[in-house]
Amino acid sequence: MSQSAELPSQDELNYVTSCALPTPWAQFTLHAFVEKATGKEHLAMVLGEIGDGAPVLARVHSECLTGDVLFSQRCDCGAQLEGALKKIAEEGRGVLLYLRQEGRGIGLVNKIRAYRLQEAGADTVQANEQLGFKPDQRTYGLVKPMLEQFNVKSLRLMTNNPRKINAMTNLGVEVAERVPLLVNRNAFNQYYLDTKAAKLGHMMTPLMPAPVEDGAL
Ligand SMILES: Nc1nc2c(ncn2[C@@H]2O[C@H](COP(=O)(O)OP(=O)(O)OP(=O)(O)O)[C@@H](O)[C@H]2O)c(=O)[nH]1
Ligand SMILES: [Zn+2]
Repeated sequence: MSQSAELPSQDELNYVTSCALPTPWAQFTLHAFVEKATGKEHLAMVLGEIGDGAPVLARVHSECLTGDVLFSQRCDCGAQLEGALKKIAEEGRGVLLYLRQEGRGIGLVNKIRAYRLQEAGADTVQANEQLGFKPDQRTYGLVKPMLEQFNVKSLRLMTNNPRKINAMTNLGVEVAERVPLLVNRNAFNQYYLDTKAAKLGHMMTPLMPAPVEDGAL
C-alpha cells in the first residue's frame, strides 16, 4: 500500500460479498473485500449489531500465516486471533478485521528470511532492517472504508500496539478504549515479545532481557 492509502477512501476497496462463518465460539458473518490497487483479499468477521453507534469491541489483525494457521509459537498472533474471537463471542458483538499484510508488511517469504536472521542472532527489528525494510511496514488506511461498510466509527480496540491506536486516530476512527490482548507468552516468543515492548513500544512489560538460547528454536 502506498502512503496515500492512509487517506480514508471507499475508492480503494471493493466490498464483494458475505457468508455465515460458524466457529467454535460463535457464528460470525464473514465479509470479503478486494483492495483495488493490489487485488489483495481482506476480510471482516462480524458478530451482532455493530452499526448502532456504540463503541465496538474490535481487533485489527495483521496476517500471520505461520502463527494464525501453522500453530507457530514464535509469535503471539495465533493466540491473539483466537483470544479476540473468543472475547467478541463472549460479548455477542464485535468485529475482527483480517488485513493481508503478512510479516508486518514484508510478506511471508521475507518473514521467513527474517526468522533465519533471528536464528543467527538478530532481533525482530534488526532482521527487518538487515533485509532493507523498516521495522514495521504496515499501513492501516483500509480500516476506515472497511468499518464504514458497517457504519462503525468508534472502537474498543484489542491491541498492545500504541502505533496501531495512533493509526486509527489519524484515520478518524475513534479508539474509545484499549483492551489489552496479552496471550501465549512462551519460551520461544519471550525474547520477541520483549523486543516488541522495548523497541516497538508495545504495552507489555519486558521480563526477559536475554536472547533465546542457541538451539531453542
Ligand atoms: N517481519 C516480521 N514480522 C513478524 C515477525 N513476527 C511476527 N510478525 C508479523 O507481525 C504481524 C503482527 O504484528 P505484532 O507486532 O505481533 O502485533 P501488532 O499487530 O502490531 O500488535 P497487537 O495488536 O498488539 O497484536 C503479523 O503480520 C506477523 O506476520 C517477525 O519476526 N518479523
Ligand atoms: Zn505471528
